[in-house]
Amino acid sequence: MTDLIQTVKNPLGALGSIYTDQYELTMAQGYFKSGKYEQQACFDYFFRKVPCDGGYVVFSGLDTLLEVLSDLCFDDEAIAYLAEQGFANDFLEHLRAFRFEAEVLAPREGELVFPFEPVVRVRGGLLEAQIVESALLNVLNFESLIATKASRLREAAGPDKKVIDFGLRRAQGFAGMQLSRAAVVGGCDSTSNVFAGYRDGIPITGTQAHSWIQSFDTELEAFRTYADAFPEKCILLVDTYDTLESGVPNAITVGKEMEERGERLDGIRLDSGDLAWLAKRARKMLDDAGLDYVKIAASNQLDEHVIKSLLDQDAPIDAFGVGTRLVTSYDCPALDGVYKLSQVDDKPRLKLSESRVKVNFPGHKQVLRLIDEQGMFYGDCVVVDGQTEPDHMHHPFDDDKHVAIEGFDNETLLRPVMNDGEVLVDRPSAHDAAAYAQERLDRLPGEHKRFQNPHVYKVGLSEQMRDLRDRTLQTARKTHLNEDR
Ligand SMILES: Nc1ncnc2c1ncn2[C@@H]1O[C@H](COP(=O)(O)OP(=O)(O)OP(=O)(O)O)[C@@H](O)[C@H]1O
Ligand SMILES: O=P(O)(O)OC[C@H]1O[C@H](OP(=O)(O)OP(=O)(O)O)[C@H](O)[C@@H]1O
Ligand SMILES: O=C(O)c1cccnc1
Repeated sequence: MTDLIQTVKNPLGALGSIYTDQYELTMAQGYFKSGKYEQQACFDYFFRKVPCDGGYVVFSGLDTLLEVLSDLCFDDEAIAYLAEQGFANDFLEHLRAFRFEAEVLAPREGELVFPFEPVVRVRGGLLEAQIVESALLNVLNFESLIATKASRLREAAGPDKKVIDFGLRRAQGFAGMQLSRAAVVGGCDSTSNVFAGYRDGIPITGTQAHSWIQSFDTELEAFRTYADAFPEKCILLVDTYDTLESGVPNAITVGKEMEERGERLDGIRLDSGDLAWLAKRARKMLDDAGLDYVKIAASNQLDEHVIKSLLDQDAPIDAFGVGTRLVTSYDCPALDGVYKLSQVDDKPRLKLSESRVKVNFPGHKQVLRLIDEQGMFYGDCVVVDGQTEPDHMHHPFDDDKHVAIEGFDNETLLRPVMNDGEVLVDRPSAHDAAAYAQERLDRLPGEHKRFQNPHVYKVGLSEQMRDLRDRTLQTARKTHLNEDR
């Protein structure tokens, strides 16, 4: 069983090494042939924009990433394929002996992270640090996106309602392998995805499809048969024919029959129509029948905005099943995380751009989270590695803006998670990562969590970091643009 779990954590196994863009491997061959491959490189993973115009991102995907990096190797099958594609024999022999041994720094899974700060740092040989780019971006961008979306659902639903991931069927391809865990890290309570339950220890839950109800001659017979089969967890889908005329009355009949047998109907599920109005009517009908313990679940194209609206309408809904708009992050289907080279050997590097916000921060960096007297998060200061007590934080792109930060406590966000091929941290369960995310969200001031125009969380540069960026920028301009500025 354990072996099987490990296999399915990274279903690509050894072939994960060619789960990449071709240019990673052509560059790798170039680094190898030119002898540059052993130069020490540092890359940063970061993003520039929060999805859904929100105020924060929930970092997720570290568990998958550590698995992929630990398994990274080029087996005979991968080597044979790359040989067919024309890669050079000496390079392929180098790959045959390859193991990922770079140092990886990352926050804890569930951490809140913000635009422009380094979120993951990879430092190692140029070749090894380069070739993990595509897989790292694929994993972290997707899982962090879904965790962020789930966290918004949780914010809308509040702490007492259940939020259930129903998304497997609407997920893009095999994204269902990763998404339910990320959804739980972000704030979902459970999933309908049985595989995620098995692999990630996530509670699984569910009701039944319309096909179940339709397969019987009557709705009442469908409900009775289900209640007989699953008396312990029976939630009845009540909208197949008519929610208030047929579904709820039939559920009440079955609920009363269950009471006579000493059992309890768990709930009903609404899946169409005006969910607030129907929930209020259904609640009254259930209460009037003495079934006030029967819960009401709702589904049908829900997202954080619909959930918020339903609760603003005082809809007595206890659980929200969310599919499509969670798993596709419908209104913002991508997190734009990038992976940029920031240092080679002792030389800080950056990419020039017309747009100042696209110039990455060079050098080896760390992030200090500034904590105010109430224990709340004030902002994040990007510092030169090793710097511990910056006294000022500068706006990364507006030279006129800076704040004194001497009085704040701080926490170091990036910690070593892998080195020399060894994973250095305990791998948190989805549940533990979710608890951590919630703990951190409780310390993020409310103005950064609202859905509309959230207040931008401060991410700035220490004086040393800003000077390093400006010096590297000047050098790059002189070297590459022939400018003397
Ligand atoms: N009271 C409500 N307030 C806000 N949004 C709601 C409310 N009730 C339902 N919705 C949302 O409105 C959207 C569309 O619902 P609509 O009633 O048009 O479709 P439907 O119920 O699927 O129709 P059909 O009966 O054909 O299945 C869904 O996203 C649903 O979650
Ligand atoms: O609306 P979503 O947020 O994507 O949530 C998942 C949807 O998937 C199911 O519908 P589907 O029509 O696929 O199957 P069904 O016959 O069981 O209703 C379920 O009834 C939800 O409506
Ligand atoms: O169990 C359910 O009710 C369910 C599962 C997947 C999708 N929609 C609903």
